[in-house]
Formats: sequence, structure tokens, C-alpha cells
Amino acid sequence: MIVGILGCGAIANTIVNEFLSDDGIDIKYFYDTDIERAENLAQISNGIAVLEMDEMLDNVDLVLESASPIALKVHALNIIENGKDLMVMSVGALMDKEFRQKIHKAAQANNAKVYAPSGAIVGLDGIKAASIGKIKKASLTTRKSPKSLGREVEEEEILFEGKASEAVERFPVNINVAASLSIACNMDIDVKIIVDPKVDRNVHEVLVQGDFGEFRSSSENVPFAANPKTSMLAAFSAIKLLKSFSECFSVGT
Ligand SMILES: NC(=O)C1=CN([C@@H]2O[C@H](COP(=O)(O)OP(=O)(O)OC[C@H]3O[C@@H](n4cnc5c(N)ncnc54)[C@H](O)[C@@H]3O)[C@@H](O)[C@H]2O)C=CC1
Ligand SMILES: O=C([O-])CC(=O)C(=O)O
Repeated sequence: MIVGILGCGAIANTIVNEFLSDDGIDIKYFYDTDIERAENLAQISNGIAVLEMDEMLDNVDLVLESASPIALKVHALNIIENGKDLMVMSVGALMDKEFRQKIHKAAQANNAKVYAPSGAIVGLDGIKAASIGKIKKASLTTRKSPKSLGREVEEEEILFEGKASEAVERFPVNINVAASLSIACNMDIDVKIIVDPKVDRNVHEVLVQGDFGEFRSSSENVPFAANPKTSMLAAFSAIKLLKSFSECFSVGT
């Protein structure tokens, strides 16, 4: 499988450095609006930096988007309409129902697959199982440092309380996890975002209640030094999903 990367920042750097093109997967093409970032990853992996997405589309089987929700909106349909699979990190863009439906239809029409790794959130396996019954309530409380959220505060402060659809609009590169949870639950979940000078990790607490019973998950994710908004776990989840394509045994939903 030949993979192209759209967006060569913190997540892409970890994927390239950890993955090293084993398991029959060759991460070969790189695109970024900042060409130096694409060239840097191309050099590390003996790959090719391109100036336009169209330069990679004929040659890849899958594009891994790790850029931004806006980049996903610009490029997703073109990727899928070229019959290429797509792995999405900027899941927040998919809270736009019309856009999600277009992606769904295009994927069906072009025999393409769209994957959203679990990213920085823990518990999607349980939610997917729970969604076979009725999910009655789901909420996410995210706590990040002032550096992660780009705020100067002396004490913890609630920055947002409301629905996931609004959270992803207001914090597009900080709360994609709310979209992943919402899509898995098939509801616009409740979200609280807290800036807390006492934490240096990205903390996500999830509560889900439904026919299955109830679960809580809590993760204290180590952020990237290069981009403290983003948890290392998000890059690891994409790597694990890429590796799973060549595995013959799978555990978890
Ligand atoms: N699903 C999840 O759980 C998570 C998702 N994310 C999302 O994944 C995405 C990538 O995250 P990071 O690697 O931490 O970000 P980053 O900011 O470190 O890297 C993003 C890269 O994409 C490039 N870029 C931005 N817009 C572009 C465009 N229109 N075309 C081409 N390149 C473009 C930037 O120049 C940058 O090099 C972000 O949208 C982030 O919010 C981040 C963490 C968790
Ligand atoms: O990486 C994280 O902890 C969460 C994040 O930034 C996102 O969901 O966009």
C-alpha cells in the first residue's frame, strides 16, 4: 500500500519516524502548504514532496490527512473521487452533516474507504459496541494547559460548555475527539473544555450511559513538544490502524 500524507506537522512526523515503512506500507508522498515540512519528511523517509495534492493522487492507495479541518474540507472529495482511501485526523470537519453525507456518498460511488482512527480519545471501542443498543447520554470533559489552548490564565477556567458541533467550530484544532465520540454515539454529545494551569497533559474524561450500562474513561495524554495541542496517542492510533491493514488477527471492536 502506498500512502500519501496531507499535512506534515506533529502527527505526521511521529508516524514517519515510528513507522519506517514496514508491514507492506510505504509512506511515500508528502504535501504541506509549508513545502519545507513536506521536504523534511520526504528526506527522512526517502519519499517525494509534492507541490500540489494532484501530484500524488495517481500514485497512492491511501491519503492520511493530518493537516486541519479546513484542509480536509478542501481535499477530501477530490481524494475519494479519485478512488483513493482516506484516513482522517481532523474529524471535527465531519460534524458538518452535509459534508459527511457527501463523503459517504462519494466513498460508496468510488469504492473508497474512509477511516477515522480513535485519535486522542479512549473508549471508542466500547461506544461502538454500546451503539448496538441505545446510547442515552454521552459527555466529554477536556482539560488542557494554557499552552495547549493558547490562553494565559492563573486559575482554571471553563472555556466552553455546550454541544460538540459548536465546540469543533470554536476550537477546531483542539477538540476533534468530541467529533469522533459524537459520530460513534450518533448524537451531538455534551462537551466541556477547561483551561487548567495545573495540568501539563491533555486530559479527556468520557461518560457514556445506555442500554449496556455505563462507562467512564479518563486519559492523561502526553502532548507533543512541537504542538502541545495534540496528544502523542493520536499519532499512535493512526500508526496502529495502518499496521492493522496487514494483520490477520484483530482485537477490540
Ligand atoms: N482525531 C484526533 O483525536 C486528533 C486530531 N488532531 C488533528 O489532526 C490535525 C493534525 O494535527 P497536528 O499534526 O498536531 O498539527 P500540526 O499543526 O502540528 O501540523 C499540521 C500541518 O498541516 C499543515 N497544513 C495546515 N493546513 C494545510 C492545508 N490546507 N494544506 C496542506 N497542509 C496544511 C501545516 O502547515 C502543518 O505542517 C489537526 O487538525 C489536529 O487538530 C489532533 C489531535 C488529535
Ligand atoms: O490531542 C488531543 O488531546 C485532542 C485534540 O487536540 C483534538 O481532539 O483535536
